[in-house]
Formats: sequence, C-alpha cells, structure tokens
Amino acid sequence: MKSLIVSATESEIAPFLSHFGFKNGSNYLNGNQIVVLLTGVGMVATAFSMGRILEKDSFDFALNVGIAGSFNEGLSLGDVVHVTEDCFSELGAMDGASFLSIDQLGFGSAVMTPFPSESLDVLLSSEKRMKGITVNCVHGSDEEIVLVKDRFRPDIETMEGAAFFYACNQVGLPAVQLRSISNYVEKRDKSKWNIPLAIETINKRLIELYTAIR
Ligand SMILES: O=C(O)c1cccc(C(=O)CC[C@H]2O[C@@H](n3cnc4c(=O)[nH]cnc43)[C@H](O)[C@@H]2O)c1
Repeated sequence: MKSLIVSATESEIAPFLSHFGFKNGSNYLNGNQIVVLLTGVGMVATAFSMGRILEKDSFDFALNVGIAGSFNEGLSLGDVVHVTEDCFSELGAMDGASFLSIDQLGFGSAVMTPFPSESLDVLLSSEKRMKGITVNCVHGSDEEIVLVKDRFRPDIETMEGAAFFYACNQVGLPAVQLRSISNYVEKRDKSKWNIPLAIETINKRLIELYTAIR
C-alpha cells in the first residue's frame, strides 16, 4: 500500500511524524510506503504541490489532515471530523448583492466529492461526516458568516480542502479529508482558538489509523 499524507503546515502533523520517525517525503511502515507532503497554507500552494507530485507519482489513496474552523455548534473544539464534501465557496461572481456560483456561470462545479477509499473509509465509521467550504480569507465578521451559512450550509471551513479534492479527482485518486476543530467560525477572537488541542486529537487519530493499516 502506498499513501500520500498532505498537510498545510508541519506543526499540524508533527506528533504523527515524530511518533513513527517520519520526515517530509518518503517513509516506510510495515512494508507500506507513506509519502508526507507539506504544501503550505491555502488553495494555490496545495494545488501546486499536489499537481507536481501527482504528475510523477501514483498512490492507493491520499489523506488531507489538519485543523479547521467550525460553523456547527454541535461540534466541540478538538472533535475530529471526516469531510466528505467540500466546496470552492468564493469561486463565482457578484451580481449586485447576489452571488453567482461557478456552476451558475457555466464554468464547472464548485462542489468537490472525492472518490472513496476502500482501505480507509472502513476505518472511519466513528467519525462524523461533515460538509466543508474552502476559503482564501478566513471568515471573521458576523455579516459575512450569516451570508456564507445561508448560501452553503457548511459544517466546517478550511483553506485547502477543496483544492486537495480537486487535484485527487483530476487523476482519479481516492481521497479522504480528516480535520479537527481548532475554533468556531465567528467574529475574530484568536484567544478562543485551541490549536494545541486540535493538533493533539487529529494526530492521535492519525496514529491510530496508521497503526491499524497493515
Ligand atoms: O492567526 C490567524 O489569523 C490564522 C488564520 C488562519 C489560519 C491560521 C492557522 O494557524 C492554521 C492554518 C490552517 O488551519 C486551517 N484553519 C483553522 N481554522 C480555520 C478557519 O476558521 N477557517 C479556515 N481555515 C482554518 C486552515 O486550513 C489553515 O491551513 C491562523
């Protein structure tokens, strides 16, 4: 089995890397090859890094891990969620006060649904399945949050997820996105974020998954 683990920053997967003694790049565990790809934050960095690696290499599945903001008040900080659908929520045009999606403009689809991964999906039955949006600019004003919730009904928000799914879908690669909640999407107040807790829980789950994969 050969898998690709994609994270925006090293700090988001540092405990997983040190647990198995992995580094950025190619690693081995129980005869399986695990390639770690640190992309940098955001859709452009993710798309470029994914395009570059997928042009020369192939994998059984790809896994995008990291932290996320939650719109869903039923989620607690530190909860790990399985993002089964993501969306380029900013891609489109404003028509006065109305937003026209890329779909409505006739240029493709903003919604990204990954190809399922047979080996990983069976291990993820305990995770809540959630709908994500992917943004260039983290939401931090009440007015914008009301609009985006009404438009897309998202559970969570990241800066990479839809770009990751897009790249995987382009080459038919099964893909999974796992995120842990570091903050609620609300009027910006960084003192309420709990990044250390989110990093702890996502890494604990990642270590469990890679211990279970034989
Ligand atoms: O300090 C800041 O202003 C700040 C803004 C955005 C992200 C960060 C990070 O430290 C994490 C980078 C990483 O986290 C994801 N993330 C986490 N929370 C959110 C959110 O509410 N909305 C969108 N993305 C979020 C994101 O995928 C970044 O790659 C610090």
